[in-house]
Amino acid sequence: MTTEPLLSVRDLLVVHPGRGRRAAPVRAVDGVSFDLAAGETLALIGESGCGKSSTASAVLQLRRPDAGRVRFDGQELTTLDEPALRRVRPLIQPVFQDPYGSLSPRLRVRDAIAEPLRVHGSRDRAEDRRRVAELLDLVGLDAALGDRLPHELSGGQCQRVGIARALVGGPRLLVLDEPVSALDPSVRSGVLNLLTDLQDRLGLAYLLICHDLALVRHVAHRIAVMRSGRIVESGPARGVCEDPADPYTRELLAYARTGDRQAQADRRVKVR
Ligand SMILES: Nc1ncnc2c1ncn2[C@@H]1O[C@H](COP(=O)(O)OP(=O)(O)OP(=O)(O)O)[C@@H](O)[C@H]1O
Repeated sequence: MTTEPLLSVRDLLVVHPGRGRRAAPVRAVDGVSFDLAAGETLALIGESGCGKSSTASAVLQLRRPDAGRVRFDGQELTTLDEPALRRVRPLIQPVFQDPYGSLSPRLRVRDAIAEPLRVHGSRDRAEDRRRVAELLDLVGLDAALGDRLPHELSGGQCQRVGIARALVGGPRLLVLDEPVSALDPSVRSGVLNLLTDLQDRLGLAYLLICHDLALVRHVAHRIAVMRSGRIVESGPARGVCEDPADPYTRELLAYARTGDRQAQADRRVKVR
C-alpha cells in the first residue's frame, strides 16, 4: 500500500516582474516538483537567487504560484479561495530567519503566541492562556518569559517564541527559512535540537531552506539542490558526498563551495 505524501508540489512556476523599467520578468521558480512525507525534512539548498524563498512562499501560498500544483494533506491549495485558505494556514506555518523581525515589537510574548488563536476566532482567554503555557514549556522557555517584549529576549529565546507561535494552531508542516543562520553559533545547536525533538514528538514535516551544508546533512532526510529556479539534483542527506563521480555528489560539492561563501556573509549580519 502506498501512502500519499503530506505535501506534493508539481511543476511549480513563480514569475516575478522585472525590477528595472525594461527588465524582463524573472522565472524565479521554473517547474519545481517534490514530495514531502509527514515526519520528514527536505532541505532546499542552492546559491543566492536560485529560487528557494520563492518556492517557500508559493508552498505557503503567501505568494500564489503562476502555475503548478501544491497538494497538502489531500487538498489542492492553488485553487482554494481566501476563506478556505485561512482554514488551512494554521497547518502550514513559516519560521523565518530574523526572530525579532517576525514578532511585533509591542506584543508581549504570551500575546504574540496567542494572537493566531484569536485571529482564528478563539474567545476563550483561559484556554488560550493554558495553551500558551503549554507551548512555552514545549519550546523550552520559562513561563515567566511570557510577560516580556521581544527586545527583552535573546535571539535564541526569540526564535523559540517564533516556533511556539508557529505551533499554536497544531501545524503538520513547518517551512523553516534559514531558522538558525541569524543566531549566535552558541545557541544554534539548542534551537536545532529543539526542532528535531519537536519533529519526533509531533510528527512534523519540515521544508528547510538553509545555506549551511554541514547543518543540512545533520538535520535533513533529503536534500534538493536548486539552480536558476529548477531542482537540478536531489537525494538522501545522509551518506552523501561519498562518490565524487556521482552527479548528485558533484552538485552538492559545487554548492558547498558557493554556499560556504554565502554562509560566511550571512554570519556577518547576526542579530543582537
Ligand atoms: N518580489 C520580487 N520581485 C522581483 N524579483 C524577485 C522578487 N523576489 C525574488 N525575486 C527574484 O527571483 C529570483 C529568486 O529569488 P529568491 O529570493 O526566491 O531566491 P533565493 O534562492 O531564496 O535567494 P536567497 O538565498 O538570496 O534568499 C532572484 O532573481 C530574485 O532577484
